[in-house]
Amino acid sequence: MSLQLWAVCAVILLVLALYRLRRWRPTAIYPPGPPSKPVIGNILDVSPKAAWIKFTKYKDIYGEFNGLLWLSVADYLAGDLVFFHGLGNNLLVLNSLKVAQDLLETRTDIYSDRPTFTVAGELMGLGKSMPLLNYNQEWRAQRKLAHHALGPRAVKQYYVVQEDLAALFSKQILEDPEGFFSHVRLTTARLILSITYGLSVEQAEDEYITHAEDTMHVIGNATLPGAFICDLIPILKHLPSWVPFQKEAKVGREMIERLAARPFEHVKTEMRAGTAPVSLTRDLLSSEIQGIKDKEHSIKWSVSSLYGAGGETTYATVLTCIMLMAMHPDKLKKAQDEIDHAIGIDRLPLISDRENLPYVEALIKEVMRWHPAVPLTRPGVPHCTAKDDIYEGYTIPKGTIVIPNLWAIAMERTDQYDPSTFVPERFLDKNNDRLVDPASWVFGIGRRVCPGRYLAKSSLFILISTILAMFDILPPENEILRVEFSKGIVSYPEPFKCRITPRSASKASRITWRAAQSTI
Ligand code: HEM
Repeated sequence: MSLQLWAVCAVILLVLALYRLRRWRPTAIYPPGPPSKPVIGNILDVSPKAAWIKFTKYKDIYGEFNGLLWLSVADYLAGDLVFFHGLGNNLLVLNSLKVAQDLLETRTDIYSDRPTFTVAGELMGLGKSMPLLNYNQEWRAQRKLAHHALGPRAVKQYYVVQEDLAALFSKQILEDPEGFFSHVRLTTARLILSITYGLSVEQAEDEYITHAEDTMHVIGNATLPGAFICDLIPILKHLPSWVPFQKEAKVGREMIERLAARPFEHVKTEMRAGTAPVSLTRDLLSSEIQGIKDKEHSIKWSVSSLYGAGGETTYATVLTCIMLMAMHPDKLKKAQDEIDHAIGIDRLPLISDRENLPYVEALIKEVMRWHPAVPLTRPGVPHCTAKDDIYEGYTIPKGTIVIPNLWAIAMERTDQYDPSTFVPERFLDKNNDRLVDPASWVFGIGRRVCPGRYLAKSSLFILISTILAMFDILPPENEILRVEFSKGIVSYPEPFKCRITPRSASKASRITWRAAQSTI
């Protein structure tokens, strides 16, 4: 950027900050937060990467003094709310399940909006898609469609596809165990493309997966806090097209439009020819759904948001499970014994086996709790207050960005076990009434709760139970298992090595046989 442009930006930034500062009410009591500096406040204490760990530390720091000691609620609220402000922006972190439920579940009209993303939302056009939409009519229309297609009953029609893909996945692991990272990535991408658009395995790979992954990368970067100065100073969106962020926005817009339009048009063409296989898009286009103004537009953008939101999260959870199994052979053995006993040793699991496998269910819950795939909901797509609010004496101004810290919730002590340890047994203790099923918060809390959670649960069950049933997983030989996680919006294990071997020769041939039966 030229020097003049920088100067213009600096002046606009200052004017904006002063203007917003006028709205700052010195008498209001805001939730506690780190010490602040003039104008920039303490906003620089928010780091976009792995912020959940820092936010959880603030829970301990502000748990000791929260500025409201004369209120009786102060003690139990201590550190559960942490407030940051600066340059006219406010950010509130919710560090406990209780506070997150109080605000997001019971004050839905205030806490279900999204902040405006000038570049990703407006300039790149992602604002048409469900995760970035405000809590408005179009969001309601897209949620209605998602609920129709992804509700607990509707997802049952995809069980066959999920079971077929789990069989193909185990065959890939059998043939190339060291490449398990890419097998999990490919399987979760295939799953979502096959379910949303009915794309076959080959079609998905050849024409869509690479483009979808590239686009998700662009979106991930564009929605990081502070990615573009234009997000802080929206008036800059009127700058000419040669300015670097405008060029980036143009590329992003084309990629996003193509991601949404191409597979959607493909399904329509197949429907006209009478050859469209079962898919969420086909289901929605052929259903009578009342009360939606522009149904095609809403279907196109609602379905396209599912790929981005659904693929990486499932990938992250399955990889975390593989890592944990290499670390905890006793838990793996317990799960295998349960599977052998409940379904026998001759076949791969089915989704209908789920109710007979309580230990496997507890193990999956513990994987989701031990390292939530989305530790913060989310630095990229947080909530935003639609009007001023007062909670337990604290003022929460309109326009505050609200981030539920799921990592802090995961680390809350609810039983006799240390929250940092991996103990599936904690979910089998029927006498513990403080125990909360992680499925009630890992998928988000309140109106914005993940619409893909029923599909996600059956995908996780079939992929994880298949791998537990058919393979042994051991740490690498003569090496320490690397336990590190990526620090972006979706957090997954950094590359690690482990040894995955079939449990027996007969299981290996079962896998090959079952994969050959797959019809997708
Ligand atoms: C392990 C798997 C998954 C996890 C942990 C997960 C978690 C989440 C979380 C934490 C949110 C944010 C909620 C909020 O803003 O408060 C979310 C939103 C969303 N998820 Fe998922 N998700 C998973 C799988 C899926 C799948 C499979 C799909 C699609 C089929 C999906 C589609 C979405 C969409 C569209 C949103 C945005 C909802 C909105 O803004 O109204 N997710 N998910």
